[in-house]
Amino acid sequence: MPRYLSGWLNDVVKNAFKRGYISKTRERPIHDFVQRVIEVKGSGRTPVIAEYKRRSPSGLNVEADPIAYSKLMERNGAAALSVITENTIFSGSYEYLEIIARSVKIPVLMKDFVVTEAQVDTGFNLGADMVLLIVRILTERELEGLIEYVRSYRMEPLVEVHDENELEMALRCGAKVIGINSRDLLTLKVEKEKVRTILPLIPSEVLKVAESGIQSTEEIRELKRAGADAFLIGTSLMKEPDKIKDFVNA
Ligand SMILES: O=P(O)(O)OC[C@@H](O)[C@@H](O)c1c[nH]c2ccccc12
Repeated sequence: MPRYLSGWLNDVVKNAFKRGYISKTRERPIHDFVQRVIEVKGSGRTPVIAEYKRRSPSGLNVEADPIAYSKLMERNGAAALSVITENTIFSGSYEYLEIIARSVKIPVLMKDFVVTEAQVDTGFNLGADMVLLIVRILTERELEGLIEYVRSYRMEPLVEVHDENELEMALRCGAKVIGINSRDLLTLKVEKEKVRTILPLIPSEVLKVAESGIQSTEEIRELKRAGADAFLIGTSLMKEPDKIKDFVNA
C-alpha cells in the first residue's frame, strides 16, 4: 500500500488502483528519451518536454486539440511529450496517450499516479516510452519494483522527487532519469528554490529534469546553470503553445 496520503493525492491514488487495464497491441517502437535529449542538446537546442494537460488542481482549465498541440510541439523541436492520463482531477485520459503517441515520432511520457503494474502495462500498450513514478506516493519497495517493471518493457521511468529524502530514495532505487518537481503535490505551492538546492545533489550520470512553474526562457537558462538537463513544461505551453519556439532556443 503506498505511503500515507491525504486530500486530493489520496483520492487520485485510490482511483489509480481501480483503473482498468487496456490490452492492445503496441503500434510504435520504443523511442529512447535519454538518446533524444543527447540529440537535441547536440543540435544546440534546449530539451523541452511539452506536457498535454487540460486541467489541474492548481487551477488550469484549457481546451486544446491533443493532436494539433503535439504536432506543433514536435515540429518546433520539443524533445518529448508528456501526456497526463489521470482521469479525475486532471481530466486526462488513456485515449489522449494513444492518439498522441500515434501522432508523433518523439518519446512520449505517461504522466499519472502510477501504483500498479496494470498501469505500466497499459502505458506500454498505448505507446508510452516513459512512465512517471512519483516517489511521494510510493514506498521504497514499490518504487524499486515499479522501476524494474517499467524497464522490463525497455521503457525508462521518470522518477519524480520534491525533496532531499525523496532524492536519496530515488538514487537508492537506481533511477537514471530524475524529475525535480518544484510544486509540492500536497500544498500545490511552487517552491523554485527547492529545484536549485536539489539539482547539485544529483550525480552527473543521472539525467535531471526540472518540472513545474516554468514560464520564461530566463527561468530555463537559470535552471540550466543550476544543472538541469531538460525542462518539463505544461501550463505555459497549454496557454501559449507558440512559446515552444522560444523555449527550445533558451
Ligand atoms: O503546468 P506546469 O506548472 O508547467 O507543470 C507541469 C508538470 O510539471 C506538472 O503537471 C506535474 C509534475 N508532476 C506531476 C505529477 C502528476 C501530475 C502533474 C504533474
